[in-house]
Parts: sequence; C-alpha cells; structure tokens
Amino acid sequence: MSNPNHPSAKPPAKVQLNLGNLPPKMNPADIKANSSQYPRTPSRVNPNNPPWPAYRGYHEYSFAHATMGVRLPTILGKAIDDVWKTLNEQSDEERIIDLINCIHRMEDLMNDLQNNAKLRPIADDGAGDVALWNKEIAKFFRGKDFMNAPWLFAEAFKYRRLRECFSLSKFWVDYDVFFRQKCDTFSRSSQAVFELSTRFSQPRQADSSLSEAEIAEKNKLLFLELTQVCLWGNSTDLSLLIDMTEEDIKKLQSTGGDHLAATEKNILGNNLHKLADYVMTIKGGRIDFVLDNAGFELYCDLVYADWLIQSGTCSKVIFHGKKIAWFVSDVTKKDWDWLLNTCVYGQLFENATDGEMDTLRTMGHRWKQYEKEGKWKYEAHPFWCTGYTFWDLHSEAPDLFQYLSEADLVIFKGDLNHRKLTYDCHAPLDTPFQMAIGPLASEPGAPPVCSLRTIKSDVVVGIPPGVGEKLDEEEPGWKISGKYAVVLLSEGRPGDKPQYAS
Ligand SMILES: O=P(O)(O)OC[C@@]1(O)O[C@H](CO)[C@@H](O)[C@@H]1O
Repeated sequence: MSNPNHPSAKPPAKVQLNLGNLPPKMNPADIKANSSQYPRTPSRVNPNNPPWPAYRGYHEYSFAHATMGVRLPTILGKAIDDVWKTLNEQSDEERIIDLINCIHRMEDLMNDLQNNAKLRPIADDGAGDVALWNKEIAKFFRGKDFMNAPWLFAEAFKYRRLRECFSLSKFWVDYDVFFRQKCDTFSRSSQAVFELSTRFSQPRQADSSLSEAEIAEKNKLLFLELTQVCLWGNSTDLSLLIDMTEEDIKKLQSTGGDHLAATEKNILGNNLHKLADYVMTIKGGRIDFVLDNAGFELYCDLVYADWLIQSGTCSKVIFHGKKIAWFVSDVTKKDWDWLLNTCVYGQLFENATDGEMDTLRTMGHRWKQYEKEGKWKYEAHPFWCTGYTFWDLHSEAPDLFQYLSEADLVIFKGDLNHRKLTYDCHAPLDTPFQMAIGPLASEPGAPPVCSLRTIKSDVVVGIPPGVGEKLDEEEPGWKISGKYAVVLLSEGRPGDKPQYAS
C-alpha cells in the first residue's frame, strides 16, 4: 500500500524552465473559441452548454462581468428607490406594510446578487411559468451561482426574482418598478418623435402619375429608410443609457436622410436589401415583431408597422411583448396602452406646437383603430420571459413556434432578442446567421426571421471575416457602444409543416 506520509509521496519542488522561445499563451476566450470541439453537436447542447462557449459573469473580459457585477446591482438600487417613491405617496397602512415587505424581498435579492449566491428555485407565486423556471434550474443549474451560470440565464433569473418580490404581495402583484423610467425616456425624445409624426401622420396617398414600377421602386426606398429608423430606434434603451442628457439622446435618435445613409456603413452584417426584396413580395400578409424596448423604440416600431399596413404589405401585424417587467425597458401591455393613449390624450411635450401635437394625435387615433379592427394585435406569451434561449422555443413552447410559423416574417428587435436567438455564446464573428440561430432556422415550418439589432453586448455573428478583428484593434469598445448594428435575415423553412416530438 502506498503511504501518503512518506517523503516520496510529496510533490517535487517546482522546477523553473526558461520557456522564452515558445509561442505566447492564448487567453482562455481564444482557446475556447478556437477549439475544434465547437460548435457542440446538438445532443451535447443544453442551457448550461451552448453550441459555443457561454459567456459567464466571471469572464472578466466580457460585458457579462460588468453587467453582473455593476449594472444589475445599480439597476436594482434604482428600482428600490422607485418603490420608496411610491411608498411615500400611499395613505393606506395595509398597502404600505405590504409594499415594505416587497422592499425587504428586493433587499434580499440585492444581498444575493452582491454575495454571488447560488440560484435557488423560484417561489411558488401561482404564476404559470414557475414550473418551467424550476425545471430548468434543477436540470441544468443546480449549485450554480450568479457568476458561474451562463450570463443570459443568470440575468433573466434576476428579473424573475424581482418579479417574485411583488408577486408574493397582496396589493402590488403587477407593480412595475421601471414604469416611471420608461415613460420618462419617451417624454425626453420630443425632437425625434415629432420628426416622425410630422412626416407620417397623413394617410399615405397613391401617386397616380407614377407607373407601377416607379411605385414599387419608391416603396422599396421608403422601406429601406424606415427599416433603419426602426433599427436605430433601439440605440436608446434605458438600461445602458440611464444618465444621458437631452443632447446625447437627440444625437442618437437623429432620423434624417443623410444620417441614415451614413449609418448604413455601421451595419456590419447587412441583409437590408435582401430583406427589402423579400418584403416587397408580401401582399396582405402577416409580419410579427418580437418587441424590445418601450417608449421611443416602440414608437418607431409602430411608425414602421403603420407603413406595413398602409402600403398593403400586411393585413395584420402581431406585436409580441412581455408579461412582466423585464430587463428594465422591455414592453409590457401597460407600456403599449400607455404609448397609444399618450399619443391621443397626452400633454407630455411642453414645447410642442399645436400642429405637432395634432400630428401625434392623428397617428395615435389611427393606431388605436388598427387595434380595434384586429389589424394590430398585442400578445404576451410567457415563454418570452423565461431563461430559455430561442434555440429551445420549438421544444419548450411548441404552441408559440406553431403561431410564429404562420407569419410571413418575424422581426426580432434589439440586443437581448439577438442574444437569445444566437444562444448568447462565443460563436466566431463570421458564423452564418442561419447556423447561429439553430432550430429557428432549420426546423420544418421555421418562419423567415430577421434580427434588427444595434450591437450592445459580446455576441456578434454574421459579419464578414476581418471586420470584427479590425474593430477589436481600433475600437475595443465596439461591441457595447451601440454604434454598430446588424440586419440579418434567415429564410427559414416556411413551406414545410412543423413537426413536434410526441
Ligand atoms: O435589448 P436591448 O435593449 O437592445 O439592449 C439591452 C442591453 O442594454 O441590456 C441587455 C441586458 O444586460 C444587454 O443585452 C444589452 O446590452
């Protein structure tokens, strides 16, 4: 038997080798990204092991690290301030005490975040998504904490825990800690709001002097510009830009023609023209938006969707929003209603002229009419607020997949949706979009999918070789600045009948 106490069982003293002529060591991210075992074969892929290596909070080189360590506690701190503000406006003791308990639960969450606690099951608050959350935690994240679970799951988990702080209360179940901020960004966007309303409030008139070919060409050009308005409307999301001045916002939201021509250069993966060619073939169809941010971005989405209806491209537009307050600025039904009603009845913009206010009201009335007639529909499937990526949409939410498969096009807005489409992992920059989104491109019945995304976090795919590498050298912050974008299109398999495991 070997004796562990014998001197020969001790490890040898360290031998120092002089290795000055060997090539330098790769950093861990590069080792993983270059490894030949990626992408993982489908049977080895799961939420803790995406096709390429996951981003995790402890990866100091990634935006995940800054988010988990600094952004999330800051966002939660501001949310607690918001609740105190609400509490100070209350008079009923029972409601006050109930709200104080919500604050205590938020403080517990802050404590868990700051001390990197393990991810625990979601408390049974009676909501339909609890089983799905707890199944995922039990299967893939047992013993994982906020920093070593994949960033996407850990971050989504934080927002579901925040929901739990209120869903366990008696009076505050639907309280949205971000609602005040969301309304505020819209009211601070007056210049861009009126730039669009003064152009688009009047119903579209067909120009009888033009030939069909000329009308088609004009339509295409307008579509190209409106798509850019819709794309860049995403650059002012609240979670990154909370402390922006009015001037900063104006610069980002500039919607003029020259500005758009210049910004097309910043679309690094650019299927914009392919998208336009495809959309021009749709007549009286259905386009779905998987929404991102409330306020100004939603307003741009609505201007875009209004054109899709008026041009005859669509007879129906479906907007997919969130059931609960999510990632600070995501659209909920309350945000949707607020925007439509504020356009018609609001007095948000102190310096606006009566004429400008009229244009906003005209558009608001038309939009509400679309909703009444069923041309526009707001939906909120619970799957959008889970920790699953869209690689699991087909298997975990077959009803939603079936519904999306009936659309002529599904447009996913923003950074978070893009992360979910691509499994939020370290895929090479030139990975084709179809490959990066997996089943949502390859499953029978997969609809045509477009990602309109200003780049605000690490995962980037679908860009030509060499472009990202050059930016890495010249502008190391390019992946989080929101200055660059992608417009990527997957054709899907729309002709094929969806199939589900029995
Ligand atoms: O989805 P959006 O509004 O375009 O961007 C959201 C964002 O600012 O916050 C997310 C969560 O931290 C990141 O994916 C991204 O940086």
